Amino acid sequence: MDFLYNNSSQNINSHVGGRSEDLTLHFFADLPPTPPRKPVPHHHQWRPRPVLSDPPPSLPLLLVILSEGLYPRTVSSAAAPLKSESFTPFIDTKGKNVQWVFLGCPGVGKGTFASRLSVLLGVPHIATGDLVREELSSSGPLSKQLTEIVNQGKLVSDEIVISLLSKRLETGEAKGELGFILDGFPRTVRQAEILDDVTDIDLVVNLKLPEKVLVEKCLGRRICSQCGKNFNVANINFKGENGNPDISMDPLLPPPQCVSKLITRSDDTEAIVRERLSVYYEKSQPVEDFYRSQGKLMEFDLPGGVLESWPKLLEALNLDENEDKQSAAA
Ligand SMILES: Nc1ncnc2c1ncn2[C@@H]1O[C@H](COP(=O)(O)OP(=O)(O)O)[C@@H](O)[C@H]1O
Repeated sequence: MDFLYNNSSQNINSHVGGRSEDLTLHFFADLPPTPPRKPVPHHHQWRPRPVLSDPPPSLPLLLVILSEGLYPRTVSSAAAPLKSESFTPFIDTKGKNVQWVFLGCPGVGKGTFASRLSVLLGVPHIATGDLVREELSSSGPLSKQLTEIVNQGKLVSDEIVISLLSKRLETGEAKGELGFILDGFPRTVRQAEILDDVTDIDLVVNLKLPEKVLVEKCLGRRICSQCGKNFNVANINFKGENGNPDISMDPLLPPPQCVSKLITRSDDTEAIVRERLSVYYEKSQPVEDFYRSQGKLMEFDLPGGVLESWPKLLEALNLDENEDKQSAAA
């Protein structure tokens, strides 16, 4: 752990209630006449996936096979024309195990929001950064190599990251997990293409904050080494430039029991954060275009800290936290 984290001091990442589905059966005679169907938005139209084999390998296995180039790729959607920037998602989360991706620069809060939504929607939150950190803090053969890469702010190879993700999906499959919210994956167009070949992503949320705020947030990030929750000691007051709104974020301070156990990530130094940002612009921003061209990208400019942003994000996603808590409790 020592090479991965530095000890330090101080934040809050609370969880929300679970979710359950309300399934009601109707007899045909009880049903009102069918209203005319609304056109289904492009990104929700069902399209058959190419038949790859019979029976098809499981998702985790397919990921690995494709990343090793053994399986012929069939579709490349990266070349499709770009759609317009403005996009209102049509999301029907009832009765559906969502397959969502969270994109965004280092420090934007992908982990915080993806983790809250995963609890709300009852699907696992899978962060490839966490998988990489677990692997490098283990005594496995990749540990030293991964430590060097992460501490330089570079990306781990597609093969390694896909193999870690595939193992995580396999463990989840064995436990009966359905759906997911991916955080930190895909981070290259190649990863996005491979993911696209093995499954249908329903929605991609692109979280955004100005760069100055991102750096301050990374430098203020603290993690409780015991409970694993993320906190932040930064007190951010950012004057909006070029007509953009000001952004204020209060520190997210830890509860007393976490204060003495706070650590910082070893890659959250200013030099490494700046390198991670430049790697994001070069390698990961094209992934935004990849999903924009498929009409799956929802841009979300964070208006402030978690407390202010969370209800707005739910609104943008057409989700109601209270409704879900109530139906989960019923
Ligand atoms: N999909 C991925 N592809 C390649 N490297 C990854 C991927 N996900 C995580 N990593 C590695 O793990 C590190 C930490 O990831 P993460 O916790 O997601 O950090 P960030 O705060 O930069 O978004 C990255 O800098 C990179 O080295």
